[in-house]
Amino acid sequence: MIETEHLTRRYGSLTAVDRISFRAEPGQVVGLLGPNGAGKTTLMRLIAGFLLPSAGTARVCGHDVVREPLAARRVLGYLPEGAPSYGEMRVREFLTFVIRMRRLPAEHARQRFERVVAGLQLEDVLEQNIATLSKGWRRRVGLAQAIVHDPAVLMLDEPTDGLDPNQKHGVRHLIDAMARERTILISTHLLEEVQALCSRVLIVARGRLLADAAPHELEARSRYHGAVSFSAPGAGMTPEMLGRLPQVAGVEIDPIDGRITVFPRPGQRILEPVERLLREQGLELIELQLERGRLDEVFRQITLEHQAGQP
Ligand SMILES: Nc1ncnc2c1ncn2[C@@H]1O[C@H](COP(=O)(O)OP(=O)(O)OP(=O)(O)O)[C@@H](O)[C@H]1O
Repeated sequence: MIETEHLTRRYGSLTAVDRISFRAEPGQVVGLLGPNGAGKTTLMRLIAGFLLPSAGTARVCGHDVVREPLAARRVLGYLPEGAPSYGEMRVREFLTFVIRMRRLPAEHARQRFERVVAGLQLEDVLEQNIATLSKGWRRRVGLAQAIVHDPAVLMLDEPTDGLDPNQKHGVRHLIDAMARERTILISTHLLEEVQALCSRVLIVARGRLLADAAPHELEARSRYHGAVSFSAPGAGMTPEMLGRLPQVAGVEIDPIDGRITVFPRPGQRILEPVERLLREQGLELIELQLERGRLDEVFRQITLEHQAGQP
């Protein structure tokens, strides 16, 4: 479990993390989202005990990270931003070194080494110097060091940054598989990653926690929530007719691809009446979609509103 209370970090006059309180429980993958410079990395460094807070507290599995740093670090796996490691070491040497530092008993150490190497498919690079690995491979080695001691709490700063689509898929699968009994906090700029992985999202901007909700709760705040969109060449008068349906609040046509989006009035379901009208018109639909809401739009709305309200 991770718990923070009014956690704050100042750099001179800048407050990089501003009174952030949240709690992440076992079984949850919590996504940390925010614009550049929002304070995500600083927040993770505070929880990892790499930085001291200016005020407030952070606990990992009940251990205060300032007063009980060793106990807190023992149960924590951390992949820092950019996955720094020792370039001159070979991958095998580096992981063996981390295992030794973690003081795993010999039998368990062997098992964990094998599990992690297989899970992250590191077999082919074990004898390679870390400095000569590509960015994606270095990140996988960084992930390996974060999970090698099978920690109860895992904190990953942009874990799929620089990975190709197949590697991204593999790492997300791995995180998902580890999530069941662990508490996982990941920072990311990728909204599709939040949708694929996270049970909760924390949105931060300028050091402040602005939202703490499940992805579907955030999607429900989007103006696209419950809208119906479709592509239909030769739709002609159809948008106007759709606009006259009593359940419909408005219709928009994308100026680039011509896609039509129909918005419901509050509390109205419009899929059926829209489909019926389109059928009556005899339109050839390429596809029709009931929108869940768009996280990118909600993210922009929350973070820009906050920015506008700041001096
Ligand atoms: N050592 C430092 N000294 C002074 N200011 C710092 C220091 N470290 C971070 N900051 C500032 O604190 C703020 C938060 O930075 P942080 O790296 O935590 O943001 P972030 O959300 O991780 O950004 P990104 O998404 O770009 O990685 C930024 O304004 C940054 O310039």
